[in-house]
Amino acid sequence: MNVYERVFETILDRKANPEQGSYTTYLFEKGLEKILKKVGEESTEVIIASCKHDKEEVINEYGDLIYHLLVLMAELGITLDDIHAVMEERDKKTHNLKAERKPIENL
Ligand SMILES: N=c1c2ncn([C@@H]3O[C@H](COP(=O)(O)OP(=O)(O)OP(=O)(O)O)[C@@H](O)[C@H]3O)c2ncn1[C@@H]1O[C@H](COP(=O)(O)O)[C@@H](O)[C@H]1O
Repeated sequence: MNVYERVFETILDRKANPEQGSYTTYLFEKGLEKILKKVGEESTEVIIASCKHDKEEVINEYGDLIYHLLVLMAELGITLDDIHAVMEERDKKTHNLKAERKPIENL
């Protein structure tokens, strides 16, 4: 198992078996709205760190974002295999830029 799989397993376990002192348990107890707020917050933090060109901060915020996305997946009953399947499917097709895309200055 890679680290994403291990963390996701822990998240699923927290969902099935709430534990005192667990941040994941706290998120599941708060519910979907709280999880969505955290995903939005962590996405924004990735954007802000990127604007600052602070690579170390971006990497750290990415870690927070990925974790919260995994919690959201667990909340919604989505598995890593579901995401894997969609990425595998998309990987079959490259050169995805649409021919009819408008130039930016015309937007
Ligand atoms: N990867 C993470 C992870 N990344 C970030 N965080 C938590 O996410 C929070 C993000 O910080 P913020 O300042 O945005 O949020 P906060 O002020 O702590 O909390 P809020 O009041 O905003 O909800 C911190 O509390 C971090 O501890 C994580 N908490 C848990 N994990 C993984 O989940 C596993 C289980 O952890 P527990 O559920 O705590 O046992 C761990 O082994 C890790 O693998």
